[in-house]
Amino acid sequence: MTEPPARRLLLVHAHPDDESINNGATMAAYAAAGARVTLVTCTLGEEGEVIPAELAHLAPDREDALGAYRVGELAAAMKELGVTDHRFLGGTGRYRDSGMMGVAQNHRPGAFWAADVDEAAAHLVEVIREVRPQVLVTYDPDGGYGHPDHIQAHRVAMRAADLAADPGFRADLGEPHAIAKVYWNRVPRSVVEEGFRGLADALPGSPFTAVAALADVPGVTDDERITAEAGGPAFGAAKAAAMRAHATQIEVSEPLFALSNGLAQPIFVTEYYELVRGESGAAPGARETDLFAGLGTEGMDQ
Ligand SMILES: CC(=O)N[C@H]1[C@@H](O[C@@H]2[C@H](O)[C@H](O)[C@@H](O)[C@H](O)[C@H]2O)O[C@H](CO)[C@@H](O)[C@@H]1O
Ligand SMILES: [Zn+2]
Repeated sequence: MTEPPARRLLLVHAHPDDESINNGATMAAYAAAGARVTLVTCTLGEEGEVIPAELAHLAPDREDALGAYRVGELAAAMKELGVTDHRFLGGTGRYRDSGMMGVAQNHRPGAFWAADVDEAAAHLVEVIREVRPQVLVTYDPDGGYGHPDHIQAHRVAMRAADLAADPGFRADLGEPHAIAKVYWNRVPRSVVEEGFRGLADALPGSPFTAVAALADVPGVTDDERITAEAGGPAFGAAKAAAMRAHATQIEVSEPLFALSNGLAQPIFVTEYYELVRGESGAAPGARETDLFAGLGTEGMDQ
């Protein structure tokens, strides 16, 4: 049997498109470096809006076929990033997109926001004990911007990290595994402010006519909370191509993109993280430039 890659990264996201927006460059960088990159997406994004007019028929209030279509968009995005291991939590369609906070779909049977966290976490424990990642990436407690599926993905990911390590939990799901480092997706406020400063000048050459608010950028926090960065310009083209693959949700006109609200935002090719569990491998006060920093050979063999 061939040995699994030494470095194993697990990312947990709410909808098809979040992985490319938040971590596309990071995923491409580690895939290119031979690490095993595993993506778990919690819903199919069934309740999304649809940008291309010719695909409007897929919408939840028409054919309700958007989820199945976005499965294909996600597969195309993973090809652009070189990621071959992507799964849906509990199997394809197990949990449904809950819609934005406060809509009736939040309480629809099967909605991810209405799911039992421990039951959903058990599905993720099975993946964690199989893949045995040293690093986990997910959202902060607010899900980056308060979307119920993002908040729930955070809760399920953090709960699963605890349960996967517990030798008294569900031995049928595999040998216990403790994830060495857990990061939340973040964007430093100074980077957002800089990105938006130049944005108005880039609008004329783009298909966009209006600019998003800084508050629309998920995970914005004080610079001091950023402990790591990854990805980078070498993987900017792969990230943009992956975002473009999610054509029902994202319109890309590099260096900008817009979601279905049409409001332009900068594409961040360097991606930022806050280490919330485990030890930093960087010097005190410095940022890591590798999420696996400090794990050494012992960390790679887990
Ligand atoms: C990036 C992200 O999390 N997208 C979600 C989000 O989509 C937004 C939603 O449709 C909103 O109403 C629009 O104004 C905004 O432009 C969209 O990005 O919520 C969807 C429904 O839960 C979800 O499918 C989509 O992936
Ligand atoms: Zn999302």
